[in-house]
Amino acid sequence: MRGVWTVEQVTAAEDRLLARTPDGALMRKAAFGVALAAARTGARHVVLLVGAGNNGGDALWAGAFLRRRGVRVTAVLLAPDRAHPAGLTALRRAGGRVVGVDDAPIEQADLVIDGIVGLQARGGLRPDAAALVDRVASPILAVDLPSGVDPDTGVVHEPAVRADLTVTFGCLKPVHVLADCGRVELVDIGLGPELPAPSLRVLEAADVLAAWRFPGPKDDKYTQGVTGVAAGSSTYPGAAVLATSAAVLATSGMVRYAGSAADEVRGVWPEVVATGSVEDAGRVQAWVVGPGLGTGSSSVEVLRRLLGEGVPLCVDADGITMLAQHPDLWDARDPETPVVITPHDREFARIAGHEVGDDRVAATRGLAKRLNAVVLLKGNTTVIADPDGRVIVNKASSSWAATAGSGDVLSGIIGAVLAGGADPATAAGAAAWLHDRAATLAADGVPTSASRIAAAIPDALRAIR
Ligand SMILES: NC(=O)C1=CN([C@@H]2O[C@H](COP(=O)(O)OP(=O)(O)OC[C@H]3O[C@@H](n4cnc5c(N)ncnc54)[C@H](OP(=O)(O)O)[C@@H]3O)[C@@H](O)[C@H]2O)[C@@H](O)CC1
Ligand SMILES: Nc1ncnc2c1ncn2[C@@H]1O[C@H](COP(=O)(O)OP(=O)(O)O)[C@@H](O)[C@H]1O
Ligand SMILES: [K+]
Repeated sequence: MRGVWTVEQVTAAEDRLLARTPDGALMRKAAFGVALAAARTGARHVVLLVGAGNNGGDALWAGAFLRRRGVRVTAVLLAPDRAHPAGLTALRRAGGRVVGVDDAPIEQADLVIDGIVGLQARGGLRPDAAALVDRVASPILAVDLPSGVDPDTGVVHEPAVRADLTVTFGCLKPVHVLADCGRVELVDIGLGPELPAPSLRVLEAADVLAAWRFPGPKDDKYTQGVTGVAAGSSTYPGAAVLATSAAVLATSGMVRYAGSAADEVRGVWPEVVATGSVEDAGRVQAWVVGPGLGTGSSSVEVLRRLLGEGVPLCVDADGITMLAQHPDLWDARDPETPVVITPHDREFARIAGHEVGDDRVAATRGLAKRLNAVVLLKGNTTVIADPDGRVIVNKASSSWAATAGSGDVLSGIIGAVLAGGADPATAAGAAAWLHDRAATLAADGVPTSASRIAAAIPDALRAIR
């Protein structure tokens, strides 16, 4: 698990650290990390874009360190009268060139270092900086974060820097897990002891494995948690097959299916115990309800019944629409029963009553609190919030999951991990993580499909075991 801290948290922690550190030491440490990363690219001529604040100071000091390694360095000052004085002196002493915007040798650079703005960034690049960035053809190394991207929300305010590499300091900030920053390198500046509990968490392979249930010597088909799937309809039998496939491949115990696509499901998965209705389904340890189910009165009754069963639920797709249309459905649920809902943006707007907006983390957190449920907001970056305000963020390793039916696969995986007994937010996070890896594996660089993403679940798991 990796932590992520907001600008407010980082700034407060930095203030405490600065108070017990010699003047300028932190910036030099940070800048040295930038210089090392820049040197590793092999660039022989580095152009620094230097803004008004400490982010520009980092760039100037990095330039001074690079000069000592014999690299040609030109600093372009965007705000000449506000450039970091000590950084500027250090660069000049080391033999770096300093120019104004009109003389920027952007086209001659092997590497451009973006020190335009860092944690205090507000809005997109200003016109003079934007004009320079527009001319860049070399790789860009962003200091702390790509300028023009909001540090806390990851919103890209165009025009913004597109970084190949971002070197950040002390800890990850939300921008690094919510937006494209290229490769992210973290330089230790000793901030750790000053940091409070993280605002967001990012799961790693070990966390995903820990959430999964694998059979032991004492297990049988029931003890690992039985997953129930209530999905599909005569119009959408495929959703039933996809969600069930994912549950089957993510679980080694048992999967039950209940609904009108029982024949289709049995045809693909003879091992699934399939029935026509939830009344006949038998006991399960978690339900997946909603994909392709329809929103008619019989579907509403299915959802009402399952919400009242007292086992964890993953409510997806039509299930979310029904919860939006019939808020009284929540009354069927004991508040202690874990519920995970998995909206995409349009479903989110339906159930929340407002658009997601720019701050996806705040929006997800707000809805989770209001509904007393875990909310998993889909997208290239998946945001998972629990009612207590804890948030897990999963940035996709590729965009191949953006294919019809892949959400049905995700809900099947969530159901399987929930049935195994994982805490609901961790189950949702681990499932999102694995779903992304399965999509990347299934695609292997060319278009894939939801069935293939499901089929890649075992390989995605095997790769981390
Ligand atoms: N503190 C520490 O311990 C350490 C800090 N470190 C470093 O300091 C960085 C934070 O530095 P910081 O606080 O000086 O602010 P920073 O982001 O450089 O902004 C400066 C000014 O830019 C302006 N501006 C705003 N938006 C803009 C835009 N879109 N486009 C252009 N300009 C814009 C705005 O001024 P304005 O022009 O609006 O008056 C703002 O006040 C941090 O990211 C890290 O790199 C490291 O050395 C490690 C130790
Ligand atoms: N651009 C993207 N990059 C990575 N993953 C994506 C992207 N767009 C969507 N996804 C993922 O694909 C899945 C799509 O789910 P959903 O929208 O419910 O599709 P469907 O309803 O067709 O099953 C979600 O897991 C979502 O996070
Ligand atoms: K920057």
